[in-house]
Amino acid sequence: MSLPASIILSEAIPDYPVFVIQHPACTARIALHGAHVMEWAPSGHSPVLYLSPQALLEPGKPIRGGIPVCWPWFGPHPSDESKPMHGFARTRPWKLMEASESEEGVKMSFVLCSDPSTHELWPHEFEAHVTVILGAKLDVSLQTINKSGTELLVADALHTYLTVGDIGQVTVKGLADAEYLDTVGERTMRHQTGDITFDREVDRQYVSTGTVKVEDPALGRTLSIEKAGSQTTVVWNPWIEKSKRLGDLPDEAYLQFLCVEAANAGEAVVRIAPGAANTLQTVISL
Ligand SMILES: O=P(O)(O)OC[C@H]1O[C@@H](O)[C@H](O)[C@@H](O)[C@@H]1O
Repeated sequence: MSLPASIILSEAIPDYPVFVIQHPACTARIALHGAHVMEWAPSGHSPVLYLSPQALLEPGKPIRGGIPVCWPWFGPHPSDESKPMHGFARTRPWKLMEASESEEGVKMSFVLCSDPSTHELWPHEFEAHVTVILGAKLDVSLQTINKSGTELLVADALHTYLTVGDIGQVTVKGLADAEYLDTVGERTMRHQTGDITFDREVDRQYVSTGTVKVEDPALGRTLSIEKAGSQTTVVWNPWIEKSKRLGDLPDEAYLQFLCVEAANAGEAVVRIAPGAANTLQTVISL
């Protein structure tokens, strides 16, 4: 496929194609592996997505940072923990279907189809489509099409790593009064009182369909995370000990990011009838 002028295909790492976007509205990088948005910075702003300087860019390994696509399950597989964490979509090469540009930005779409290797992990026929629209905003959608003869149960997440100046000063707004599953320690349902601040590991699945704002006084900006087709908002910061345990993350990295994930997780799995489709979307802006 021929690419528009603002998208360059880089194979700086052999067999690991990365699309480099340099457009008047934004700069970005997207890996074909995982249809993974690695970086995005709207013009005049520093990077919005966090990408670990130790991220592994290797076939079959997830990328630490950007927007991993978690699909068709979220977290450990519900009945077989030997299967990959967060599903298999983020560790496979996808196929580029569309790449176009306009005055506002760039649009790219990718597809992943069922094949014998996906059947080993998930015995269903499907097409998954990721569409990314990059400009002053970043709009990512993940569509699942059920190509099988039976109902599909899918959990998913657009696992967005957001750069912040100092996690200790960050406030996450939009989830006050929501119920959430706290997955740190024993899994427990809790009620969110007030806005979210960070002074420990946070790993929570909020029951929420609304917009979240991340106030970041250290960088002097507020991020807005809108979403659609999502019953769950996951908020994650690994804090000190877990950052040390994660080999693809610097020990101090927890100070510089948090994840706010448009998701369908836990009880909120999506049921898709044969031939039907379902779309999860997140839109990030400053
Ligand atoms: O290390 P992974 O597989 O990319 O997962 C990172 C985190 O992803 C989050 O979405 C989960 O809520 C956390 O429990 C998990 O640790």
